[in-house]
Amino acid sequence: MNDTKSGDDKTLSVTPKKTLTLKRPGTEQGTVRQSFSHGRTKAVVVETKKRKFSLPGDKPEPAAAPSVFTPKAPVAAAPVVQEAPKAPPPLPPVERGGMVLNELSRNEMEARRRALEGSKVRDVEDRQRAIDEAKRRAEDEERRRREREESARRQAEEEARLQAEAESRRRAEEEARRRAPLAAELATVDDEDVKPKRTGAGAPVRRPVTPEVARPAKPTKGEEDRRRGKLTLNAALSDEDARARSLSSMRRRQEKFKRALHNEPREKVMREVILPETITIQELAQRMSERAVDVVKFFMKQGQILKPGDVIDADTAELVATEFGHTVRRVAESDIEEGLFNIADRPEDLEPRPPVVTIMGHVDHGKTSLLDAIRNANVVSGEAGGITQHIGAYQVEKNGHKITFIDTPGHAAFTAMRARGAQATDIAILVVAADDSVMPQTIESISHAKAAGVPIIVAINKIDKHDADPQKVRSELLRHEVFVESMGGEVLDVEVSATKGTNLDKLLETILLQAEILDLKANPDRTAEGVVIEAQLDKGRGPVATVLVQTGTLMPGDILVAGNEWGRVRALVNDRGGQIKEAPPAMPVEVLGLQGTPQAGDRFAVVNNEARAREITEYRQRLAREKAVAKHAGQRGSLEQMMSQLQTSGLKEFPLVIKGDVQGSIEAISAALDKLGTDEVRARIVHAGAGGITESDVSLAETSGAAIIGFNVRANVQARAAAAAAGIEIRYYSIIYNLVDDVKAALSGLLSPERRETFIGNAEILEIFDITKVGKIAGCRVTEGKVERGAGVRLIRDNVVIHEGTLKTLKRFKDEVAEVPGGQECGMAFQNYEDMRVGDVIECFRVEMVTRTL
Ligand SMILES: Nc1nc2c(ncn2[C@@H]2O[C@H](COP(=O)(O)OP(=O)(O)OP(=O)(O)O)[C@@H](O)[C@H]2O)c(=O)[nH]1
Repeated sequence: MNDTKSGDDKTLSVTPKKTLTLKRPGTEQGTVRQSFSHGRTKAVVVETKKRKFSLPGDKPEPAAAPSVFTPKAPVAAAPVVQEAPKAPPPLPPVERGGMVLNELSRNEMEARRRALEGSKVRDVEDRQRAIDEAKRRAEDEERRRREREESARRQAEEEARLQAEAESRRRAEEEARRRAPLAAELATVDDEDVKPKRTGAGAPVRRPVTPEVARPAKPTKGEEDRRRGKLTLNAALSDEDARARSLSSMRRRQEKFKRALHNEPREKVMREVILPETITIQELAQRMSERAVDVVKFFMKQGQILKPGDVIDADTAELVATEFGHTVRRVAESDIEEGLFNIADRPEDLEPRPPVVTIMGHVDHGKTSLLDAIRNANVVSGEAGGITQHIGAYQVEKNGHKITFIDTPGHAAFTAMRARGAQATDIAILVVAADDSVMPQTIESISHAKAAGVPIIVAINKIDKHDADPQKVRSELLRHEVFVESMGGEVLDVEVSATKGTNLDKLLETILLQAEILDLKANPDRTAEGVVIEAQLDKGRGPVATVLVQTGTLMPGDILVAGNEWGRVRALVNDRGGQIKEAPPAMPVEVLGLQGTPQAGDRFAVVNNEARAREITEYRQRLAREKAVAKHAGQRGSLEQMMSQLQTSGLKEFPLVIKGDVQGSIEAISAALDKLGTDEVRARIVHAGAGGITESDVSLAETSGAAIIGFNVRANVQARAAAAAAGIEIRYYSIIYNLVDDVKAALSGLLSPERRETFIGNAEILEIFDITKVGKIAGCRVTEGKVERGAGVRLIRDNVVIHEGTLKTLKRFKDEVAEVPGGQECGMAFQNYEDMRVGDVIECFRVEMVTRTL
């Protein structure tokens, strides 16, 4: 198919069948010849409709001048305009079906053509002008629009800049306000830390790469605005925080920032760590400038799970501190007690004082008898009262000189006092029965006296007895380095009889002689100091302590600190039960008015006022509590424990809190319980003291998992309630024997039962039968004892135990039997084991678990 288009038939066309007509405006007509097969063709009239184009602002075109140009290409239309006059299109050939001109005269045709062309040119020129005008207007409009946009953008930018400037000014002001006081402070302390870095000061100063690292993240502008607009609780608090930031916090921040800048690791500071007797892990970490978590980790490595709040003893703390590379200085926190004891006296103030004597010796050698005999024969004359009272000590008078006897026989009391740092005794009387001579406790007594540096006087007792052999005593004492005078030594000895009262005076004289040698002196004109001999809770009188004044004079009204307790002396009662106005050195006296019951062996001192008394006792009570807790926790945390943990892991303990009516009974109980202990189990006395059971005892028992034992004392209401709440058992006793028996039973319960094995018999395997579905069965003969079903069996090959287990079957012929006696044959099969061989021996045994007792 091909297209042909006539170019000159645009305005005027004459079709063969139609008359001359003007073409519809906006349409373009042409003919297209279509070719078909077999040489056929067909002319088709094609009318192209022109779209009318108008620009905004254009005047509507008059209908009479329709546009013949396509508006899309006004420029392209121009050549058409140019071409039109000089190249008039040739007349189209007359074809069948094509367009032909009407028959007009040539002149007319020419004139019409010119007229048409002239009008065409004008039309084109007008159109061109209109188009140019429209273009210009559009361009103007476009330029103005651009200008408007540009100015709007500039204005927006300017506004943004101004806003940013205002914002940064505001921030700078705020920062300056915040830093002003700090800068002032730091300027006086350490300007290096605070001053901004100056360049050109010798050392090159690196600019902070990312200053934001050290600064808290600033909120974005939007957030800031929002926050500023609305005051929330958070905002208010955070502002408060910023204001309340401490100087050291700022300094830490500064240092952290510096480190971050220089990429420096934290400098390890070696410190001298001051260690009190007990310390919490947290406190220790602080003193070492370490993190508590690191200390806890250290303990974990040692197999100890401890919390930062846990208390450890000084030994453990020292180990930790040294591990962390610090040095340690151990201090006693007893500075608070400074000046309480051992106030030096001027020599001219000292006056002779009576000796204090303790009687020691083996059981039944007559200590009590001797004390009683001396007491009854030599009461201090001229004193009030007269009814002998056992207050723990008494005084006798001989030749105008007084002698104080401590009325607690035996070395246990003596050592208990020494254990608390009190040395009450000046002279030890070693009682040795002349008929029994030196016995184990005699030797122990000698050791204790020697360790305390106390001179001994040997009282050879029971000389009235027919089998008495004083000389044997003397010579046996030689072996224990006690050289009596008659044997060439310096130790004084007296032969006495307590029951007959023989030589008691001589004994007293010897004591005085020894005292003279010792030249015992004290200053009576000062505040009293001494030691508690016995203390108890008296039903009517409250806490009562028998004290021995060692120096100074004790008077009613004095404020006394004794151990963990204090009190104002309400009354002083002597060993005859009479109230006295003063107690000079070496006088034993009962003190009434204490707030609590101190312990035997506690030292006492008179202080100036109640405040000081309270301060000291509060400190001591706290110390005692901490020690008790540390002792408990320290069972895990103490140095020795940490090292020998594995060795002692098998030991079972029965922790106890013991409260008794008097110190003596508590010590007796403690000693008895101590004796019960074995390598496997033992009673651990967490705390023992005189007095009723209180809430603090319950809490101590709770922390240490202990049971509470009350010996002749009861728990108060609060303690009972606390114990009930904590599920702690309180047991009351009035007989030591019962108490010890119960503890023994409890300890026995802690002993793991013993596995006892009994041999029953042996059987030799003669043949092995492999039975389908049943497995291997050993045909045996019982060679020794018997074999039992259900008993334990061992398979022994060449005297080596191959297998140990139980029997699956025990058959005699075809029957299952309970036992097979010696000499008979039987079939045996092991449970889950089949590797049996001819010649093996099956050993049969019974296992019993036997409960053990102490
Ligand atoms: N013949 C005689 N018997 C005495 C003498 N002294 C004590 N006894 C007797 O010895 C026994 C024990 O006397 P204690 O005074 O109880 O002895 P102890 O050393 O106090 O005994 P413990 O308190 O158990 O350590 C009593 O039966 C006394 O009567 C003495 O000088 N001569």
